[in-house]
Amino acid sequence: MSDIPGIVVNGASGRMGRMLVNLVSENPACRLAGALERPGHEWVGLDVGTAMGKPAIGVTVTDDPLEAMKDAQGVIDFTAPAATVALAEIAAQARAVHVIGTTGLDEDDLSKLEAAARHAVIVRAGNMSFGVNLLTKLTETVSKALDMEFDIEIVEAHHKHKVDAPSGTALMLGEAAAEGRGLRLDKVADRGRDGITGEREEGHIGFSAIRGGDIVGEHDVIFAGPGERIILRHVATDRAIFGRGAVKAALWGMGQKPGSYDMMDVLGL
Ligand SMILES: NC(=O)c1ccc[n+]([C@@H]2O[C@H](COP(=O)([O-])OP(=O)(O)OC[C@H]3O[C@@H](n4cnc5c(N)ncnc54)[C@H](O)[C@@H]3O)[C@@H](O)[C@H]2O)c1
Ligand SMILES: O=C(O)C1=N[C@H](C(=O)O)CCC1
Repeated sequence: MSDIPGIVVNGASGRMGRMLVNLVSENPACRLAGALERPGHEWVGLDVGTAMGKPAIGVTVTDDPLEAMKDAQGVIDFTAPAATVALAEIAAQARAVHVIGTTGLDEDDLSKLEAAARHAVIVRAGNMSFGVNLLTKLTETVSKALDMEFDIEIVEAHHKHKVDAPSGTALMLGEAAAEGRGLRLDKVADRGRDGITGEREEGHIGFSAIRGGDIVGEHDVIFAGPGERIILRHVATDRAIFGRGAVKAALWGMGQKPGSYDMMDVLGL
């Protein structure tokens, strides 16, 4: 046992998982305590360093979450909704902070995460970067300042492998824009325009998604009014911004009481 907090990476072979294995291993404030993958994955049983084509780092990839978390205080999870919901219960049993970057969660998934957060710390955000969380604050402020003559549209772009839309970030920004107007996003979201849609409804918040190539993540919040437009933009050029936020969240979460938290709590925004 070590005094340095141990962090497990779930989905270790994924785009974010590989990034996180590196970030956790290289950070002197924590140590890589485990690497998890789905049952049947070719990395299970291999040293995670070797599996990534690098020198061995002494951590074997497992498909058993309890085994992975036996010497850990936190788990960082950028995987898929079903995997994240299943892990939440096990992380709570293991008293490990569960940092969730997974997007595409539905209402049912979210209520299961709320249940797990009664016994454990969960930190979840559709985007873990400082820049996007600051943009979210700015979006709420601008939305509050403008009247309904300004139409709000959120345009996001991501790589061709992304499976969910709108992105978790776009939904975070949409929630903030709705909040600024004292509205609930689910009542005013326009998520899929096609064909004869009719004129835009005042007060609605529109979403558009671009998918292609290796775009890391780009988000515009457009406030289109009569005779002028305000555009707030964030462009991610390196996935490390999400990974660094997640590691920060795991270390922060280790000092908190059980409950549901987000990156605004972690960053004090
Ligand atoms: N919140 C953020 O800041 C942020 C940033 C980037 C990506 N994401 C989200 O993170 C998720 C993953 O993104 P990615 O680009 O790394 O995807 P990816 O497809 O490259 O990786 C997903 C990984 O999860 C693994 N996995 C699936 N089921 C599993 C299970 N039951 N147990 C363990 N591992 C399992 C897969 O094998 C794969 O390695 C997506 O939902 C994405 O939208 C969020
Ligand atoms: O690559 C992804 O997938 C990303 N997902 C998050 C989202 O859905 O907003 C954050 C940006 C990258």
